[in-house]
Amino acid sequence: MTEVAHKSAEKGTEQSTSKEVALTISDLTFAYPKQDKLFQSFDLQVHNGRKVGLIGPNGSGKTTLFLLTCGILAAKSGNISILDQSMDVGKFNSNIGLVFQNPNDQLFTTCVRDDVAFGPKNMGLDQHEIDERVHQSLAATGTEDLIDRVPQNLSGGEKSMVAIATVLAMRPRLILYDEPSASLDLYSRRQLIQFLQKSQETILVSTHDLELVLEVCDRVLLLDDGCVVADGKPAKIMSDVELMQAHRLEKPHSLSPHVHFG
Ligand SMILES: Nc1ncnc2c1ncn2[C@@H]1O[C@H](COP(=O)(O)OP(=O)(O)OP(=O)(O)O)[C@@H](O)[C@H]1O
Repeated sequence: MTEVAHKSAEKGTEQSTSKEVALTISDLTFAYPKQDKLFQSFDLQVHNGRKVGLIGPNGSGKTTLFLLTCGILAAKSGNISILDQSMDVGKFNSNIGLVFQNPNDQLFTTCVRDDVAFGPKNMGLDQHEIDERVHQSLAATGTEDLIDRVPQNLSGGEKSMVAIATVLAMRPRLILYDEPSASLDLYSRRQLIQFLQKSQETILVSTHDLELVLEVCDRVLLLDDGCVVADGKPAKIMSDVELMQAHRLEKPHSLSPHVHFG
């Protein structure tokens, strides 16, 4: 591990001048049944407006961290705050949204319009506001033309973008994306990258697509065995071959000296 990465990884905190904190995780401890521990005294802070990549080998705890952050799983101890508000397990919090790895987990009605309207409806919004949010979210993800389609009949790439729209419709300030480019073709992946680059929310993107992290994120966390082992600028962390190999990862090709762009 590089010294810079190691120093900032000690508490999963970041150096930023931004005042507002989007996410604070303090002293989090969690284990699944029959597991010794996955997270132990885990700390993380993410400032407003940041785009943070979450990388790490299989089983390092990325998805679990997202489920804990959203209050889908309950920690054994510790605190999670979203925009300075404590997260209550099992209670809906419109400030945070999770885009699941499999869009089929997010699309369950027979019409795209109803899937995107589902969140705003449950927030108790009036019909005018719901309609406006449905249109805006579909427009933001480039899927307006799909509004009357049956979600189950969409292509994989279309489903992924509509699934993102279902989350955007709730207007969360913090969005967690779990492996959003998995199973997308090159065109759909490019659409997704452009969308993420433009997105206004604070985002955390868990992914094995290291090139996506380089293109989208201004900070990366390397997670292994439930610990942040490196935290910093994506290009700096991911060009550390020794660090990457120690955690079953590879330096992305675009960071090799012989690769030139433009
Ligand atoms: N429901 C569960 N019950 C028991 N153990 C689980 C459960 N879900 C995950 N685990 C275990 O917890 C650890 C972390 O899993 P998690 O899915 O969070 O990792 P990940 O970093 O997202 O992995 P991947 O990159 O493969 O998606 C793994 O050892 C996994 O087997």
